[in-house]
Amino acid sequence: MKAVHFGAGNIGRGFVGLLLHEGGYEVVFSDVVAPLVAALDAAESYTVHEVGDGGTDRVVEGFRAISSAESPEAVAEEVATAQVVTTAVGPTVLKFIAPHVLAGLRRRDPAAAPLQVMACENAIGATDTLAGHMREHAGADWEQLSARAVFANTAVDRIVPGQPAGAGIDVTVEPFYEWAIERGPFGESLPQIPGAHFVDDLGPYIERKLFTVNTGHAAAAYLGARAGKDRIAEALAEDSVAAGVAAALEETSALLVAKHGFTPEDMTEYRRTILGRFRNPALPDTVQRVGRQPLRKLSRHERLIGPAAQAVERGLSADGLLAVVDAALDFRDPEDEQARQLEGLLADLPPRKFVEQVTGLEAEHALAGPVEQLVARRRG
Ligand SMILES: NC(=O)c1ccc[n+]([C@@H]2O[C@H](COP(=O)([O-])OP(=O)(O)OC[C@H]3O[C@@H](n4cnc5c(N)ncnc54)[C@H](O)[C@@H]3O)[C@@H](O)[C@H]2O)c1
Ligand SMILES: O=P(O)(O)OC[C@@H](O)[C@@H](O)[C@H](O)[C@H](O)CO
Repeated sequence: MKAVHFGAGNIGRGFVGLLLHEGGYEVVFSDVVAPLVAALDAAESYTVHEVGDGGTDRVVEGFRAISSAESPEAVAEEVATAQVVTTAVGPTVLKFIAPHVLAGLRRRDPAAAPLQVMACENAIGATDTLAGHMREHAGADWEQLSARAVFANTAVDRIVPGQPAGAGIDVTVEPFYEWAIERGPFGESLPQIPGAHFVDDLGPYIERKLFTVNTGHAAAAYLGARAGKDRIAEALAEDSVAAGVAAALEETSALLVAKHGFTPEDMTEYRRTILGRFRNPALPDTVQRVGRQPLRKLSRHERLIGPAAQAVERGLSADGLLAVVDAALDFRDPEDEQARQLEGLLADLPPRKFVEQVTGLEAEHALAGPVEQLVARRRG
């Protein structure tokens, strides 16, 4: 069995590649960073170091790596004969992956079992997004080519921090992981991924993950950055940050209980586990990594505006989430292109235009006014 995985970064090597290997797949990594591809292709194995309680070392072997920038034909050939394609590149990069998967489908034997495609990004419906880009590229051929693949959305959860310079291809991760995958598209032929669970309706799982793990993480990052902290664990040791994170997560939990029927007890336990993971002292995770790409994180259906908008639509409180949005507006990182753009947009756009362009909130939405006030306050 063979899996082609696009994006050999932190979660690609530290989670997706590892579990595919443990499921018995030969993993072919594809990335655009030449030294990373060369190092992976030259190596016989790499080690995933799980740090913190219950962690152990896991070794990944039997993989190869190909550059999609330098050898797109070779990548298409691998996709054509693979059983599985996964991605972990970031939601905004999926449009660049689509032509490669499509080129593989064009070469695929129409009689072969359908290619099982799963995007593993922090976004709702990421696999649908990838399939949508493929459809645009395929044009009139889509009906014929799409019959050669099945597309399943997923929710992946494991904290994989940025890796220290000189760590090579080994990866340090937390021991915890969860991978929920839509069952329906596969019929009777589920991919072999140990530890993954297949669910009939992914909606509640992806929203619970994105609006708890990622909302809480973003809250710790933005409130922590404002408090001058560098690491997520250090940020949560600060009472004001911990209280801000707790307030935001009380609100998202109330939404998830109302919308998806999770019990308040389930959500209390879920939050407890997650906050324990964020506090893992062995995990060198930073506010810069977790706060990265603030424009994406402030967009309409993402971890802050998404649950806050839904909360106010239901008459629930969103004050804690708004406090995190306020801190997100202050997030600065000269190394992060979106953080630089955010600063520019705050200076250049009138508050109402900023809200429309950055958050996508409709002018008449009950959340638009409060967010506009946060922006306006910065204009003096
Ligand atoms: N790190 C985590 O804790 C974590 C956990 C769950 C989900 N995720 C999600 O996984 C995705 C990747 O996150 P990450 O932390 O591994 O980021 P990362 O930056 O470490 O890895 C992304 C990789 O994608 C590669 N890439 C970029 N453009 C590409 C292209 N056109 N073709 C092929 N490869 C390309 C990059 O070179 C990089 O190696 C994101 O959507 C993120 O939200 C991350
Ligand atoms: O990857 P992002 O930028 O969407 O979010 C940053 C972190 O919150 C995220 O990577 C978490 O570590 C991960 O989602 C945990 O499962």
